[in-house]
Amino acid sequence: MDRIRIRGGRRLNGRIAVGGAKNAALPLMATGLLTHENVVLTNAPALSDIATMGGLLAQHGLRVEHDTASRRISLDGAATDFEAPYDLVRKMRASVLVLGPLLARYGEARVSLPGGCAIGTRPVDLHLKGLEQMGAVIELDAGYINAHVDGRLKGARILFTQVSVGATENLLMAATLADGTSELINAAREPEIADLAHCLISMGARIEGVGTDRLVIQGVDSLHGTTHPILPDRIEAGTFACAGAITGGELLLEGMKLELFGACTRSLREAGVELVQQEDGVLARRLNGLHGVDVMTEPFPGFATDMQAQFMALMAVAEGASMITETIFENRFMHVPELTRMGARINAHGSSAIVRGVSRLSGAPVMATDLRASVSLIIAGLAAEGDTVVNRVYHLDRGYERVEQKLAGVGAEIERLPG
Ligand SMILES: CC(=O)N[C@H]1[C@@H](OP(=O)(O)OP(=O)(O)OC[C@H]2O[C@@H](n3ccc(=O)[nH]c3=O)[C@H](O)[C@@H]2O)O[C@H](CO)[C@@H](O)[C@@H]1O
Ligand SMILES: C=C(OP(=O)(O)O)C(=O)O
Repeated sequence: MDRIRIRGGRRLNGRIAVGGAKNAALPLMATGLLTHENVVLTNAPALSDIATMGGLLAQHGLRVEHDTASRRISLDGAATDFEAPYDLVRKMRASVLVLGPLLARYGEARVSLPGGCAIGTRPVDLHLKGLEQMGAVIELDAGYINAHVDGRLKGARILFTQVSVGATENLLMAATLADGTSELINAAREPEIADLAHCLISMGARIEGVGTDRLVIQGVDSLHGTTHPILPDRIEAGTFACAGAITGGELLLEGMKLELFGACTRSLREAGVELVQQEDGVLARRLNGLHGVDVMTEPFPGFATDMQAQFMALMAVAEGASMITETIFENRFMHVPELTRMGARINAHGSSAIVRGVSRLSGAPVMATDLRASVSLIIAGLAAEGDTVVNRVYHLDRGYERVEQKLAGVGAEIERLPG
C-alpha cells in the first residue's frame, strides 16, 4: 500500500490547479442512465471514485470512456442490468445515486444498501421515502434495495425532513422523467446540485428554482445527450488554501470561484487567510498570524463538513482556541487522535472539539480512515518539524488527483512511497 511522506517547514508559493469536483462528477455520471444518447462530461478529475462509478455504469450496460489526458468522460447506450452490487456500493456511497435514474428510466433497480462508513451511519431513508411518494414499490431484502414501478414514476410534492445532498440528487434525477410535476422542498443547495440541475436542463429537463431550497421539476418523456463541464472542486481548493496558509504561503487556486466556498470564506478570513477572486482563480494568502475561529458544519452555504478536518489542522497551530462542531456526521473526528500524535492539543467530546493552538507540531507516522481526515494530516505535516508519513493513501486517491505532485509543484517536500 502506498504511503506519502512529507518533510515539513517549506513555504508554499505559486499556482496550483483545481480539478473538477468529485462530488459533482459522481452524480453527473449517473445522468448517463437517464438517456441512451451520449453524455460527455468535461473537466473530469482522474480519481479512483470516478473509476469506481465508471465501473458500476459499465456493469449496468453503458459504454463508459474516461480519457484522462483530455479530462473527458463519455457515457453512451442503454442499461441492460439494473443491479448495483454490494462490492461497488460499499467502496463508494455515491453508487446509490443510480437508484433514482434506473427507476425513472427502466422502472426497476436493485441497489445494495450502502450501510455506514467510517464517518457515520449514513442512512438513505429519505431517498427511499421520496421514491415511494413517487409511486415506487420498495422492499429491503438481504442488504439490497429492490425497487420497481409500474409504468412511470409520478410527480410528487416531497418535503425533506432533513437537508440531504444525496436524496436531493437522487430525487431530482428521478423527477426529470416522472409523469407530472414534482416539488422538492427543503432541498440541499450545494453548488454540486446546481451543477447537476444545469446538466439535466441541457439534456432537456424542465427544472425551476435551481440554487434554492425549492426545486420544481416538470417531468418530460425523454432526455437527450449533452456535453457538460464539471464545476471546480471547492473542497480541493479549500484544502489547498489551508495547506498554503499553514505554511505562511500564498497560492493561486487556479479555476476556483470564490462564491463556491460559502461560509468557508468567512472562516478562513477570520483565521487570517486573505481570499481574493482574480481572473484565473482565487488567491489565498496568509496575512500575519493565524487566529483561532469557531466553526460549525452545516449544509451549504454553511461551513462544509468536507472542510472540517483540514480547518482543524490549520487551527492546531493558530493563536488561541477554536471550537469545531460537526453537525452532519456523528463520527467525523478520526483525525483528532492522529493530529494529537503530531503534538496538537485537541479535546473532542461528542460533536465538538476544542483546539488549543500550539507553536509547533512534530512529524510522525499517521493513519486515517477517511478521505478528508487523511488530507488534514498532510496539511499538518507541511507545518510540522521533521517527517510525517501518511498511511492508507487509497483514501486520498478517492478524492485528490496527484495531490503529492500538485503540492510539490508549489514547493512542498512531499513524495509518494510506493507500497
Ligand atoms: C448536508 C451535507 O453537508 N451533506 C454532506 C454529505 O452528503 P451525503 O449526500 O453523503 O449525505 P446527506 O447530505 O444525505 O446527509 C446529511 C444528513 O442527513 C442524514 N440523512 C441523509 C439521508 C437520509 O436518507 N437520511 C438521513 O438521515 C445524514 O445522516 C446526515 O446527517 O456528505 C458528503 C460527503 O462528505 C458531503 O459532500 C455533503 O456536503
Ligand atoms: C466523504 C466524502 O465522500 P463520500 O460521500 O463519497 O464518502 C467526501 O467527499 O468528503
